[in-house]
Amino acid sequence: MNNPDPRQQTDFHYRLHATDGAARLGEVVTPRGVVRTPAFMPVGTAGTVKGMYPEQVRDLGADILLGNTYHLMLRPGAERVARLGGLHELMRWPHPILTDSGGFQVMSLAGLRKMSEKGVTFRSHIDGAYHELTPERSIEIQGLLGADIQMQLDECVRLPASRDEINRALQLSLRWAERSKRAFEAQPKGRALFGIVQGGDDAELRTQSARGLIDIDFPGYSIGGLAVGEPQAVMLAMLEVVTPILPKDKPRYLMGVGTPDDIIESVARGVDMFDCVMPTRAGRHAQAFTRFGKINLKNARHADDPRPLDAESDCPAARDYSRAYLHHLVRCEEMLGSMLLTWVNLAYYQSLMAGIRAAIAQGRFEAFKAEVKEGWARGDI
Ligand SMILES: CNc1nc2c(CC[C@H]3O[C@@H](OC)[C@H](O)[C@@H]3O)c3nc(N)[nH]c(=O)c3cc2[nH]1
Repeated sequence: MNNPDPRQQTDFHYRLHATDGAARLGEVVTPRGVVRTPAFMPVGTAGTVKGMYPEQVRDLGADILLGNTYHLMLRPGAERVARLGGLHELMRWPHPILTDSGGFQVMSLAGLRKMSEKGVTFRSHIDGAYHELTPERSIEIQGLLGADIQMQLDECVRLPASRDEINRALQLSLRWAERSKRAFEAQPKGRALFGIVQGGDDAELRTQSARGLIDIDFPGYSIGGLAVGEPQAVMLAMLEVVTPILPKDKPRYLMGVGTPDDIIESVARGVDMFDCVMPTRAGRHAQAFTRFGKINLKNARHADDPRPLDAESDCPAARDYSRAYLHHLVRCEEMLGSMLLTWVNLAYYQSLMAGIRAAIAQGRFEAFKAEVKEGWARGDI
């Protein structure tokens, strides 16, 4: 599984099929398969989409998963994953995998961090061991994992932040983008490295970052430094600055986003790819995402409710299990509760993406957006 058939070796590229306003319908073609966009990428941080079998994730319509350099370099270790045949083989996922470069997690999870021009040294949040992450080492790790789409090492600044702080991190990230691209040249053909646009909530700095990355030239562009505490309006305003600058023939990936509303509003502003821990993490916290909005299954009002979450869903977890049973499972902290609600949530996210793609194809994206929002507003009857 780790050596795709050479005859299918197709270089990484993006195909734009249709637009509806700024919303885009397309495909990201990789040697391991096609990613239909707009796409939601379930997060498989430590080599697993928590509580789900890979086949289940695939059956829900996911074309691509996300893995994480920071977690996998600490445990089980990148060299060990490579010895075991790479991440696709290890986690039995033969389809595309995108990995993040680890910088974001170092800043949010690791202890004793020391940032320099060279990279970042830190102590593992697991066993306190010292590690170093440089652009070169991050690319080496992502290559050992065998990721089809890789991220440059960058510095993501939490908001609110001063303009000087945002600019410093942006300039460092541009220099790391150059180094990441040079290190990436050693990898097999067909894989792609994305640059990551930074610039915080400052339109001028966002423009500088996007233009700087385009000068370096990447096959795809991530929009980073968002979904870090800023209001949705600020995130959307930055998308309106950045997406018109990015090349139309390359994919745009908004990192770490988001709620169903974040996603549909970001698609409307030209974003193609999304990842977020929301559906999986919420599933482990008794929250269900449905066409009627979010439902908290811990709430006692569900204790005697024989209805399923959504009788019209294609997902057995949403269609066949009563709210009373789901409420019982979460109250007893039974693992099946987390598994069923994770399944419900990923099914809802993928059905939302499928609906978005169909609506753009039919030129009715705005109408679809209004219908979906009306369903969430109606709430759970
Ligand atoms: C949640 N908001 C958010 N997440 C973000 C991530 C991590 C996503 C990664 O972190 C993990 O989820 C927390 C997943 O594995 C995902 O791949 C980012 N990563 C990088 N390299 N640069 C960024 O500017 C960035 C911004 C984000 N904003």
